[in-house]
Amino acid sequence: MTYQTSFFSPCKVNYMLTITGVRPDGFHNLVSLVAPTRFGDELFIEEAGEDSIECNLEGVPCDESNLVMKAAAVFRRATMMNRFFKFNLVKKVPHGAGLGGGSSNAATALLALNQICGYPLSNGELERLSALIGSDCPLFLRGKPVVMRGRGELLEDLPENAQNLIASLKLLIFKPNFSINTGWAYKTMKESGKMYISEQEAEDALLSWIKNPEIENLPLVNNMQIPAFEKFPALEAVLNFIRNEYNLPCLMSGSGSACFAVVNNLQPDALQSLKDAIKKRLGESCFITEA
Ligand SMILES: C[C@@](CO)(OP(=O)(O)O)[C@H](O)COP(=O)(O)OP(=O)(O)OC[C@H]1O[C@@H](n2ccc(N)nc2=O)[C@H](O)[C@@H]1O
Ligand SMILES: Nc1ncnc2c1ncn2[C@@H]1O[C@H](COP(=O)(O)OP(=O)(O)O)[C@@H](O)[C@H]1O
Repeated sequence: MTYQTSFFSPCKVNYMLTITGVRPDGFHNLVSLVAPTRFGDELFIEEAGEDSIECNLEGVPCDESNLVMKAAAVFRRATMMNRFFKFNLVKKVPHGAGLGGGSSNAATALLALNQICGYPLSNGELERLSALIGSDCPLFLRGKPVVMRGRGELLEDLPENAQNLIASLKLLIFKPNFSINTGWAYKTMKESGKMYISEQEAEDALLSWIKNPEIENLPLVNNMQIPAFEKFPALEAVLNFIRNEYNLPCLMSGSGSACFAVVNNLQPDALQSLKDAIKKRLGESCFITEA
């Protein structure tokens, strides 16, 4: 039996990202408020004699290093099922953006293969497997806003009112033509040693928002902005501009270079003028989407 089924693969934004320090295994501990968005890629899957992948976006590898191919291999090993798939990945999410596009693609592939193969694995097993592919993968299996801890694999659900507030947010996500490599950002923080935020401070900020989950109180902190702004001052400048001129909550997502603004209260004319102003500052080739 063959399938030509499409699966949505959302990108994420980090509403709060605090890197609290380096761990004995070389990874970093973090505390993050993170959520999938309404914007994402499309993954088409068809059963085949061997695994293969094609992708519309230049720069995304089309071999076994693609995280979708890794997910298929991990799934096969865990289930001991000898089934293979042809993937067609329609990328809309820019990569090297801090939007977790690749991690989401891998998580979506795991969910999809589990569905296609008749649910041999539980959600808990899928989450454990996804953490083998990337620290950021498990969050995409929950499909809702979560608090992420550890190196990203420890997830906690939010109270319903906090989830509802996040679901009500309208975002403008934008990414300049340059990317930031996640490994580079973490390495720069490690070498400095001075860019971390204490776990206590992070948990306090988070708890204060959870107790009163309003847009105005969003804990918009991201200490990965420190290495990013040092290398790319244009990012800090554009976020300051959005805060000062439009009075909007805004932040860089993940390790960057994508940023977002919360645009719930913006009328269509003002939204268009904001998009124009972002392009004026970051260049015409800047990627911008509503989510
Ligand atoms: C920064 C975050 C925040 O959500 O998102 P992105 O900016 O990538 O979207 C994540 O922690 C990104 O996690 P993930 O996307 O899985 O990271 P990877 O690209 O697999 O990791 C690249 C490298 O970053 C370092 N790394 C990653 C995660 C972590 N908690 N500590 C680390 O020190 C490791 O050296 C790793 O080899
Ligand atoms: N399915 C995939 N989609 C995007 N990038 C992928 C994928 N598989 C592997 N990669 C590699 O992972 C890198 C990081 O991509 P991505 O996860 O989208 O960015 P980020 O970690 O900044 O959110 C890309 O530059 C690319 O080389």
